[in-house]
Amino acid sequence: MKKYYDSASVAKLDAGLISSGIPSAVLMENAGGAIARDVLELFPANGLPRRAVICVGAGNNGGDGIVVARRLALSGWAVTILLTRDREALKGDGAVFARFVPSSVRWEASGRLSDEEVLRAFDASDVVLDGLLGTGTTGEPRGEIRRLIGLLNRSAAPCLSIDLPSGIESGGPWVQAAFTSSIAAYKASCASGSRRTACGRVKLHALCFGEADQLEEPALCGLERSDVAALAPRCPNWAHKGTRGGVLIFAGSDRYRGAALLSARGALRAGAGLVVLASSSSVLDAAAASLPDAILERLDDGSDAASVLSRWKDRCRAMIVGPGLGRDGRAEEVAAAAAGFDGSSVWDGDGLSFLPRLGTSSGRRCLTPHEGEAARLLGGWDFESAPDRRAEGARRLAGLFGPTLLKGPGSLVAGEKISVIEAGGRVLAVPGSGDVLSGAVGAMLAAGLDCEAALVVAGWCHGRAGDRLTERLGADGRLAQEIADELPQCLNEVCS
Ligand SMILES: NC(=O)C1=CN([C@@H]2O[C@H](COP(=O)(O)OP(=O)(O)OC[C@H]3O[C@@H](n4cnc5c(N)ncnc54)[C@H](OP(=O)(O)O)[C@@H]3O)[C@@H](O)[C@H]2O)[C@H](O)CC1
Ligand SMILES: [K+]
Repeated sequence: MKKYYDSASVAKLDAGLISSGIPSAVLMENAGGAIARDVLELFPANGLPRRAVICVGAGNNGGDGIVVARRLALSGWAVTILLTRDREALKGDGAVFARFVPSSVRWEASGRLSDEEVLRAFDASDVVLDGLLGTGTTGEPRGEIRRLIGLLNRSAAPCLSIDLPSGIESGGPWVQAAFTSSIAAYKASCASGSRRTACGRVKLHALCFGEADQLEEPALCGLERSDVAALAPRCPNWAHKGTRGGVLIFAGSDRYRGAALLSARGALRAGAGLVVLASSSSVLDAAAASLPDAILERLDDGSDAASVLSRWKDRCRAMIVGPGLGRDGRAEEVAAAAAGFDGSSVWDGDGLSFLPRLGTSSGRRCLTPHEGEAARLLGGWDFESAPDRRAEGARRLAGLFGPTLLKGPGSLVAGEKISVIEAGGRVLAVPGSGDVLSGAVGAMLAAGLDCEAALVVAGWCHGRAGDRLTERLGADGRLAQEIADELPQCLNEVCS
């Protein structure tokens, strides 16, 4: 498990270390030293002259930057410290360390420079360090700090954020960093959603000596392969189709045919022993050609959803409701019938829109919304104004409707616990990708996992499929069916 903490717990840890007798300047020197080593490693001199601009705000995050300035200058770098206030206004440990900065370092007050002058200085650097705001951020970035965040994001020079990208703790704007040197703990603000990509490559450094064990409960846990392997289904070699379990899928409509096919393909590729696809004729005609492995049940020629359900409920432990289903009267009838299923179910896409009318969960229902769907289920929800809004939204959905996988960069699984799926990336942002995921969740439920475990294993394998495709073929232009077809190898990584 990779543990992510909120800034308040990290600030409390800092304060605790200081009150237990470790001088705050020692902590700052340790932090700045580790960050300087990151810079020297990322940009080895190799006989080249190296340049850095270090943006320094009013707090200790800027103080770390001043330590880095000294260390880089002593390693032969040409360094400019760009202050958001006058040098005389520096306070605390930052003011102390300012006295030890070699005379080769140039000091500039950003307020005296035009946007063009700041950008010229940034663009002439090998790296720009962001020491504007850290864990002491309150509210949206203001004044000079806000201006410099905008300019950092316009510059072509790579940015290394000190501790965390400035502004990320707020509703924005925030720095888009290429690298982040994180101090004491991974920050929950960088774990999920649009902020996830803001950190670039993250390196974690201890502040003094393994102080992380003094931190309280993490705000979020990042799922690693071993965590997923502990939950993944075990399928013995003597298994028959019934051992693997069956999945009944209510999905697809005349307009959205592919969603049903991709969901079924996801279920088959994730190891379901039986897949029954119940849909309209136009969907099943397409399925007949491309999905010989699935059993097809027509829903539009006198056979209603309730009778399909009663025909298959004994052989299908799991049900998928919603991908491409539509929201018309026929879809509503399907959803109402599906609500009577007493096995495990995953609700996705159009199926989600019926959940508020279907009453409370039997405890074996889970859902896989993206942010738009989640916001509608919550009667409007703002996911952006603070970094914890995604986790809070996912928790609320789990309380209202059942364990929830909230899709997006750093998908969250909320149930008894809340976890982040580390695997994946933009390769998954293609049409039908979520349909494949619903199929994989269905297969995990059919294999006998509980809802939260099914979301974790299927979500991780889906993300891992994206990673494997990216490594082999690149992150753009992949098809959802390729994600599905990659699932067996991903399951192999956690099930063997
Ligand atoms: N000793 C330690 O605690 C260590 C901390 N480390 C590093 O320090 C930061 C946390 O430092 P802190 O000083 O608590 O916070 P910041 O650096 O984030 O700065 C807070 C000041 O910035 C101003 N501020 C706050 N919010 C905004 C905003 N939205 N817009 C503009 N300015 C803002 C404010 O100053 P004022 O004078 O304007 O009130 C705050 O006081 C941590 O992230 C680490 O990098 C080290 O790791 C060592 C140990
Ligand atoms: K920062």
